[in-house]
Amino acid sequence: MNTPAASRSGAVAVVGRPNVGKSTLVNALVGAKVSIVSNRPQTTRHRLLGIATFPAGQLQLVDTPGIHRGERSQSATAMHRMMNRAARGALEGVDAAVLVVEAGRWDEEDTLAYEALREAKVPVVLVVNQVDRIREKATLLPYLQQVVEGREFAGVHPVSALKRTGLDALVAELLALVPEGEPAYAEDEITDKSQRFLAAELLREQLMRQLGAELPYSTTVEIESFSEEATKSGPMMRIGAVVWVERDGQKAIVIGKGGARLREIGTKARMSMERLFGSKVFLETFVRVRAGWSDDEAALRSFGYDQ
Ligand SMILES: Nc1nc2c(ncn2[C@@H]2O[C@H](COP(=O)(O)OP(=O)(O)OP(=O)(O)O)[C@@H](O)[C@H]2O)c(=O)[nH]1
Repeated sequence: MNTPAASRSGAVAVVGRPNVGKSTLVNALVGAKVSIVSNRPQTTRHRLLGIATFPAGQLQLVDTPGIHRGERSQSATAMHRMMNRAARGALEGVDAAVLVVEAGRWDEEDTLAYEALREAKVPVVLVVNQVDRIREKATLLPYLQQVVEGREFAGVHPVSALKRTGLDALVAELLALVPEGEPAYAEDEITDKSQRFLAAELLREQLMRQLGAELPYSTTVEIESFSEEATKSGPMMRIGAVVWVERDGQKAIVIGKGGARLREIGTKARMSMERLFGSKVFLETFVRVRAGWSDDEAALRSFGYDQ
């Protein structure tokens, strides 16, 4: 009789410069959209755990905000320091790391991310993402040879996170790098974040996608109310969300002519929520201006109103 192979379970950091496809990769491995994706760099603001359970074990994927060069830290050493800090935060307690790069491209930021990972002394698996965009597949081989030259990787995997190719071999490699053990989360859990948090993120995703450069990065989404009720056609989530902007002009942009833009944003966000939660969603979205809000708070505190 064959004894089944012992189950494996461990945490894997997903690291790389902005916009290489880290969130897309995490979502593809988890099999659901737990991390928001847009074609704007620095979409991911929060550290998020994507839980991917397979017959042979479980990977807890730490999706991190893209490591990037700060606007004010132009020097290589300052950049290096910053990347080290960012990578160290993501690497706390992980068993392995995935370094995601874009097929055909390797620049200074990738080198610094690699060095930071090496210093953290965790096994590094190189994921060469977006191979679907490479027309001449023959050019991939010299590229791969060039990037592994003089560097140490536990494995190298050309994949397309978008088209979901090359992922089975990547999963097998990662499971082999994490220790034996029982899954840390139940099989049906896909993230450590609450549904409330995910709802806010899915609305923020649509704001980023549909407003493009018009949307200030300081915009935030707050879920004011979140409840579940039974209806004749099954459970329904009732969600009240506020989009906070800084000026009246921005409020007008988000709402759009006759409210058209906000309706479109709300509809798309609601559909993503329904897909993720597997339930009907009733979403109400408000836009509010937060001008000087934090100053007011400081003023209130100075008068002792917060006690
Ligand atoms: N063609 C192609 N596009 C991809 C692939 N993976 C990701 N993308 C696209 O690349 C863009 C960035 O993807 P994200 O997953 O948000 O990238 P990220 O690295 O998490 O970005 P940050 O959150 O900014 O750090 C999106 O438009 C994705 O659809 C891929 O395998 N092929």
